[in-house]
Amino acid sequence: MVKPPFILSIAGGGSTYTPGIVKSLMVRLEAFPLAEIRLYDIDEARQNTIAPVVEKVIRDHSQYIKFTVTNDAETAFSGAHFVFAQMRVGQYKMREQDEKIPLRHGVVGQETCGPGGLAYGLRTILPMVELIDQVTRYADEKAWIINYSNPAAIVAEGVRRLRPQARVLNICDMPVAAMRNMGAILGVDRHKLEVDYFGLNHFGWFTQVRVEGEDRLPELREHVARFGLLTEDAAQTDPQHADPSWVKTWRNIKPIMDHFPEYLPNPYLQYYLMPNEIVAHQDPDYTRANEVMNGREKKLFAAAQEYHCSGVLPDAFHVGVHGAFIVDVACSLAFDLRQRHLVIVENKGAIANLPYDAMVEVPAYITAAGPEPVRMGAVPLFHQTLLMQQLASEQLLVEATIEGSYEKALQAFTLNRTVPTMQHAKAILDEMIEANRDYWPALQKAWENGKAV
Ligand SMILES: NC(=O)c1ccc[n+]([C@@H]2O[C@H](COP(=O)([O-])OP(=O)(O)OC[C@H]3O[C@@H](n4cnc5c(N)ncnc54)[C@H](O)[C@@H]3O)[C@@H](O)[C@H]2O)c1
Ligand SMILES: O=P(O)(O)OC[C@H]1O[C@H](O[C@H]2[C@H](O)[C@@H](O)[C@@H](O)O[C@@H]2CO)[C@H](O)[C@@H](O)[C@@H]1O
Ligand SMILES: [Mn+2]
Repeated sequence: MVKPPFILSIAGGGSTYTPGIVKSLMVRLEAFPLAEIRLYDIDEARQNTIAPVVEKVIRDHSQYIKFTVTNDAETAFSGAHFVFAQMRVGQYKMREQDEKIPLRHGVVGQETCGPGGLAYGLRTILPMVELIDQVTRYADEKAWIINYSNPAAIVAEGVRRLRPQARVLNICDMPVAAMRNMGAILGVDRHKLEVDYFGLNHFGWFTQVRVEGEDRLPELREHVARFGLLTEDAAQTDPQHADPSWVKTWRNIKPIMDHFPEYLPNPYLQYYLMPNEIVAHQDPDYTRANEVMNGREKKLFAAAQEYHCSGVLPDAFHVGVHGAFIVDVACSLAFDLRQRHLVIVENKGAIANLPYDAMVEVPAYITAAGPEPVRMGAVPLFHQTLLMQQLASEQLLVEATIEGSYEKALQAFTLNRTVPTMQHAKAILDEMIEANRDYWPALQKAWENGKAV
């Protein structure tokens, strides 16, 4: 176990989430003592814009924590005890392509789901491996990487194959955000909820929601049937996601449970189970990427400018479950707290009728040696089949990335439930290869060498 006070490096320091995460760290310094915070990013200008805001957040709470801003890996990771990874490879401009290209073909345009998520995965796997190698080379040998970088399911599978020994824990804040909403609906703090959950990242179901041992899923089922997974006043539950598109995301749990009421689905399942309705409500010229660029990103950069000019920092970033969750996980890893959290781990029988080596999202006790998954048993045939199709799509995508195989990429796109035909898969993939010219060299070569059918 590493000893406090810790050196923490944030890879993707220019992220819009960095100030919120650092604020979550500052209000928990007693639980997670820090000697130094380092920001690392390949976009120096972007990171240098965010850095003064981050430093202000730190100095409002501590005068002694060392603050380092760098684009040099050795400076960033030497002797580090924890690395929070939150890269967006290609930044929002490529997220916009990920979302708009499929929509031009009448297919769901989404950051981590469908063809957009597959394209995002093709960009992210190898930079994630590069980050792991840098951390392994420079950081404390007991250092943990806690990874938020999306698409988490594909990144987790790529890391399993390429760096199986790496001390990386992949996490997602969607289940914990759903639990925040459940707590608001039930009138209990989310930390009082103990859930059973199974699936892949962004593709899973809650099967029990216990409060002091009593399953409260029946109550939630009744609420969802009226309002979806939100309190009646949506903005009260999730201020960062008061955007209409996010309110709709939470409300759309209702139609899924109207059809399949047994389990409470992760909101992302709407993209796979009701894609036509999603596409009908998506604007191919103005997607979630545009909302974020004109919302969260614009607001934070304007605040940074205001702070630079006036020395006053407007309230411009969200401190919520996103920051709180990664700090919870870091504390449990650091001090062997064995807290139960939903994290992405190698299956090894936790879901009895899914492949042993699948990267699944299940409850696990977080120890200093890593996560210990809770066995969720065998899942029903309906869920197993959906999961196997999604798993195959993701695993073929990872193989396509590693081998530079156009055919496997086409199989991955064709297998994805959001893509109706192989012709749609080919048309979208070929457009994405063009758009990702700077990011997929191996696939580009295969495609240009006439491997494309
Ligand atoms: N796992 C989850 O549940 C979850 C929740 C929220 C956000 N995220 C993910 O967190 C990431 C950050 O989100 P954001 O909206 O703040 O993005 P952002 O674009 O605001 O910031 C991402 C930063 O990563 C940097 N970056 C890109 N490639 C890099 C590399 N190879 N090495 C180092 N830095 C690199 C960019 O320059 C940018 O500054 C995204 O991947 C997003 O999908 C995941
Ligand atoms: O569209 P974005 O960029 O605002 O959000 C995309 C991310 O959405 C999920 O995380 C949300 C979370 O569900 C929400 O309640 C709140 O806590 O903010 C989080 C980050 O926006 C999802 O888990 C991530 O993987 C997505 O990247
Ligand atoms: Mn997520």
